[in-house]
Amino acid sequence: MVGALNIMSETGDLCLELSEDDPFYQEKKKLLSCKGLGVKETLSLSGSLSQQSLNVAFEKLLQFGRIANLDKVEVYFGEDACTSAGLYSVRNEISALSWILSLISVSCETQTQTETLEALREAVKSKISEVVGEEKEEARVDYSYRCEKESRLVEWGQNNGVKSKLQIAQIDGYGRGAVASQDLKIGDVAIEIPISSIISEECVNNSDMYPILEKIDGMTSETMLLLWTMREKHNIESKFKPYFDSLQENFCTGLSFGVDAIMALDGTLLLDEIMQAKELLRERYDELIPLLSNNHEHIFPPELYTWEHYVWACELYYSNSMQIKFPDGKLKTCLVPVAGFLNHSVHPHIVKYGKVDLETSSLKFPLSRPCNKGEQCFLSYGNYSSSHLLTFYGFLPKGDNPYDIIPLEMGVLENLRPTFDDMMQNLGDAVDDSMDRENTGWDVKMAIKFKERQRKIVSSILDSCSAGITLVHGHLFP
Ligand SMILES: C[S@@+](CC[C@H](N)C(=O)[O-])C[C@H]1O[C@@H](n2cnc3c(N)ncnc32)[C@H](O)[C@@H]1O
Repeated sequence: MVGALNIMSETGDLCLELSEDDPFYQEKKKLLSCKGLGVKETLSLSGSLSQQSLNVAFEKLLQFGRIANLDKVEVYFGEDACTSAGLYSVRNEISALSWILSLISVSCETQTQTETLEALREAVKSKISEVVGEEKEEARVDYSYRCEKESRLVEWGQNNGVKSKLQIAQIDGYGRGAVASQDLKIGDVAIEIPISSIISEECVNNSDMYPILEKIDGMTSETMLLLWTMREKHNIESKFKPYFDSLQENFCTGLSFGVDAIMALDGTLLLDEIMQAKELLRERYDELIPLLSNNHEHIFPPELYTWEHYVWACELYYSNSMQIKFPDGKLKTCLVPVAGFLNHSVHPHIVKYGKVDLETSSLKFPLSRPCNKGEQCFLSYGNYSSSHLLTFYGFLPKGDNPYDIIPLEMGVLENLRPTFDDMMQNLGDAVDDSMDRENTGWDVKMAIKFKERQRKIVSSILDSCSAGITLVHGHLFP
C-alpha cells in the first residue's frame, strides 16, 4: 500500500498519509515537501463545496497521489521528470488517478459528502480519459490465425482456477495479445491467476535438481529457475505443458540480432547495450554449464543445455517474466501463464499487478483505466527506454516513447550540442527508402527502424538545444 486515506465522518475531513512502509518513503517525503505538502495531509470536504474548492481539493489529492505512486525510476528522476503541468509519466498518472478512485470508492461516506465525492469521482474519471484519450482503438485481430495452442492453454487455465475477462488473439503488430471480451471499467479484474498456476522458484525447490543446485556456490534462485525451465519445457508430463507449448520457438529480441543488424546499429548506444548483454550471457553460460556436467547428466541432459537453448530460456525470462511479491514478503521472478499474453503500452490499462492477494492466494490484474469490448488490454512492463525494450523484449513501442528523453537542464545545452552533433554524424545518413526492403532480414529491419528513431530523437534534441540557446540568448541580449 503506497499511502492511506480515511474519511473521518464526524468532521467530514479526508486524511491522506504516506505509508512509512513505502520503500521510497524519504525520497517521496522530500518530493512532497517540494510541492508544499507533508506526509500527512487533510482535505476538508464538509458541506457542499463550490466548484473552485472542489478543484483545489482535486489538485491536492492528485499531487499527493502522483508522488505516493511514483516507481523506482520516477523517484530517481524526481522533480526533473515533472512537466510544467505536474505530470511525471503516463504510467504514474494512471496509477495515481486509479489509486484515488479506489480509495474514494471504499471510503464510508456520510450523506453530505456523497455529492462532493461523486464530483471528485467524475473529475478523476474525466482526467483518466484526458490522459489516455487518443489511445482507444479496436484491436486489429488476425482471424486467419487459428489460436490452437493458445486455446489449449486457456482451457488448461480454466481447469486450474484462472479467471479471465480477456480473449487471446493474434493482433497485427503485436503477436498474440489479450482483447477485452466485455466492457471493463476501472477496478475490474481482467485476469486472476492462482499461485498454484504460476511458475516460480517453488517448482525448482520441489524438483530433483534442487539438492544439486543448492550446493553450488553463488547459485541464485533465478538461475535455478532458468535451468529448471530448460528441462521442463521438454517434459511431456509437465503440469505446465500447455504453457510451454504455447511459447514461441524464437523470441526475436535484440539478443538474437545477427551480424548485419548489429552493423546497421553502428553509432547507436543500443549497439553497446546488445553487445554487453550478449557477452555477459556467454560468460555466465561458460561458467555455469561445466558445473552441471559433473556426474549429473541424468538430471541435466547435455542436449537440453546447449548455448541455443540457454539463449532461448534467457529471452523467455527477459521478455515474459514478472517480479511478484509473495505472502512471505519475498520478491520472486515468475512466469505467469495466460497473463503472459498481455502486451506493453506506454498508455497501459493495468499498472498494479505485482503482489499476491493474501485472501485469495492469487495474482490479480485490475484495470486502472477502462477497456471496452474489442480493445486490446495493455500492461505496463515498466518505464523502459526503446533500447531496453528492443534488447530484452524485441519490439519498439508505438508512437513516441517518453522514456527515451532524458530530462535536460538549460545550463548544459551549450555543452550538449557538440556531443549530439557528433552523435548525429556517427548515425550517418537516413536509409534510402528505395532500399530493397523485400530481401532485408527481420533483424536488419528492426535495427534500421531503431536507428531512424535515434536519428529523430537526436535531431529533436539538437532542435531543442538550438531553441533553448536562442531563448537564453534572447533573455541575456534582448
Ligand atoms: C509477455 S509477451 C506478450 C505476448 C506476446 N505478444 C506473444 O505473442 O507471446 C512479450 C512480448 O510481446 C511482444 N510485445 C509486447 N508489447 C508489444 C508492443 N507494444 N508492440 C509490439 N510487440 C509487443 C514482444 O515480442 C515481447 O517480447
